[in-house]
Amino acid sequence: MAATLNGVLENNLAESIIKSRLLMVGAGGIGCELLKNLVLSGFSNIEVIDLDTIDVSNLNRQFLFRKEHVGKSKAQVAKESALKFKADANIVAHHESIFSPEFGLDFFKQFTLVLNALDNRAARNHVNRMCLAADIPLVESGTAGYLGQVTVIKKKLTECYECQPKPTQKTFPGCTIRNTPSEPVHCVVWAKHLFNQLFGEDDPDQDVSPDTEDPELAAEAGQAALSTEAKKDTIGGIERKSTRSWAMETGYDAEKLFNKLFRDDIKYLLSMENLWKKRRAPQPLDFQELPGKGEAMCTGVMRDQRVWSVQECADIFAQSLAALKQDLYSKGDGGTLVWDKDDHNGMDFVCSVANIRAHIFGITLKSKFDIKSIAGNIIPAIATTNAIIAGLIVMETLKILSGNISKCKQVYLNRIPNDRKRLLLPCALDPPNPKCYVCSEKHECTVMLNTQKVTVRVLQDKILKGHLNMIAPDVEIDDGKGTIILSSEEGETEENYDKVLSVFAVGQSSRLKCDDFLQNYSLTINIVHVEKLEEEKEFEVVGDISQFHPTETTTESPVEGHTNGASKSKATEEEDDLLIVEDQVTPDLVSTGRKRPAEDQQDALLIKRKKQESNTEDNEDVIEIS
Ligand SMILES: Nc1ncnc2c1ncn2[C@@H]1O[C@H](COP(=O)(O)OP(=O)(O)OP(=O)(O)O)[C@@H](O)[C@H]1O
Ligand SMILES: [Zn+2]
Repeated sequence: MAATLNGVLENNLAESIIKSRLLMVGAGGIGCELLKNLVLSGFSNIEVIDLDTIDVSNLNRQFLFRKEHVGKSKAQVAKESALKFKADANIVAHHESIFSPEFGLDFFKQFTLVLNALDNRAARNHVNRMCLAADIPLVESGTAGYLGQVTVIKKKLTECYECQPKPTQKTFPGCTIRNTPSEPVHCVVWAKHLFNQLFGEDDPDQDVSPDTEDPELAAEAGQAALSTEAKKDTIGGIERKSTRSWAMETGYDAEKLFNKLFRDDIKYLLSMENLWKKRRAPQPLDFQELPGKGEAMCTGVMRDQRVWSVQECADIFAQSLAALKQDLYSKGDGGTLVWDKDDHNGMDFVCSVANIRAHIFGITLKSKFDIKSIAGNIIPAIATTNAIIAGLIVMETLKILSGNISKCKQVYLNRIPNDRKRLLLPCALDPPNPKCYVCSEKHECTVMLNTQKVTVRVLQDKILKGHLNMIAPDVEIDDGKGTIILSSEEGETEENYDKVLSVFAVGQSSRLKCDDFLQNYSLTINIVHVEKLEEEKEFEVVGDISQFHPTETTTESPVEGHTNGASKSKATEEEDDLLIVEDQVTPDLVSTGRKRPAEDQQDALLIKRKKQESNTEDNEDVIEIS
């Protein structure tokens, strides 16, 4: 097949294809299509990274995988299947996370370009930053149902993945979740919170008990419920303590837990009379007196497709609770479970709990299948969408390889054809956002040190303050997760002072983003880990340190030509990795946890206004699908 490309592509391009080294991150829906396209287009040197193993649910669209591959490494099987198309291709498979330290800057630098086929923001942020640091072009992509998007990212030339704040994520007020749910999704969120309260990391924002601070309780009615005694001591006669410790004391007894959550807490809610003046009041449930009592449990293939009775939900609640308790105890003291939509017990638990709560509040019950898609925010993956996007990735790749990166486009695949009967909408790539926290021009320096010996205190006092002219530095690891190891805010990171950098996984090729907001001074430190330095030095700053100093404050105006008000494609608004969060925060802040002036965020939002091209001559790669 590849041979047929001879004569189709220009000689130079054909040669570049053979010589190029590609890194493909993710071997799922888009990745499988893409790897097949790449080998069939003649690419020979490809490394594939995917942390996951093959699940049965992948088989309907990830065509490099077959039933017999279930449980095996996606990267490895993708490689083996792709080799069947082109036996002499040199494909290296890594069954690893892209966050793994072995994929540092030096690893990235060996590639001609990087192709993302990922499904989450943290990993995309990470690859974005690594490609910027290594100065390697990145083709970024994503699909959600019928929608898809491909874009090209190149340092100093285009926007990076983080130049614009991502759409805010869907939120629900805490009191709706805890007191007055009215939709299935509210019950699902509550069930996920309950899972975390019982088995996961303790998060005070995920309280599942009745919320006595509900603004609707401000009026005179319901005050009984708010009496100091009720607030302080008991809910329905049960002492108020953390759900987790109470559950542990009962040995995760299903009946006790059920009656606390679905009978006593609901009775307590009922005592907040104000809440029920204009809405249907919830009906408490007793474990021994359930509707559908005595019904056999549904098993077999239809188990997940049909709606369970309340009795079935209670039985499945008890079963999954017992299984999760075992999982938790097997982790030892202090161990926690992480909820995963693909974990059978975790999903059974959330589904049964959500439905019991839905029944109590008179909300429609849902099948496990439906709840899985609500709980995992799953928009069904569509094989053809992935195939179209994978094709577009190759087209953009070819433009980059032929030296025409300026001709690259950001292409949206929409669900409904536009006025010109087009489903694919190419847009010009925007230049970098000068205010982007990730890719804007800033100081960089290299510091050689032993990460197992140098502490955060030494970093702060001797390196940043002593050598690099900072006054009140904040330091964040540029790891895609935005781990902050040093904060200028009092009381935030003092416990880190005496820890060595390696404790925070700072190692060879780590990058530290250092900011001194007092001075409008930012600096990225590239760490080079060395066991020992000459003359027993603790660290060495490479380069001319006189250039590292605060800059004058500048007020930058939005990039011209990007404020025409045309709205962005819907594709960007419907990311596949949406999460339900409690507060309206911009994803940028979610990912970094960093405090930044609010106006920066506002400005960034204003800058981006996609201009859809109307000039047909420029749209040579538009495909019309009516
Ligand atoms: N940090 C990471 N490092 C390496 N691979 C990753 C990382 N994060 C996600 N991936 C991989 O990216 C791929 C994305 O593919 P896709 O969106 O089709 O997801 P999926 O897990 O296969 O399907 P679904 O989520 O619908 O079950 C997955 O195979 C996933 O394992
Ligand atoms: Zn950027």
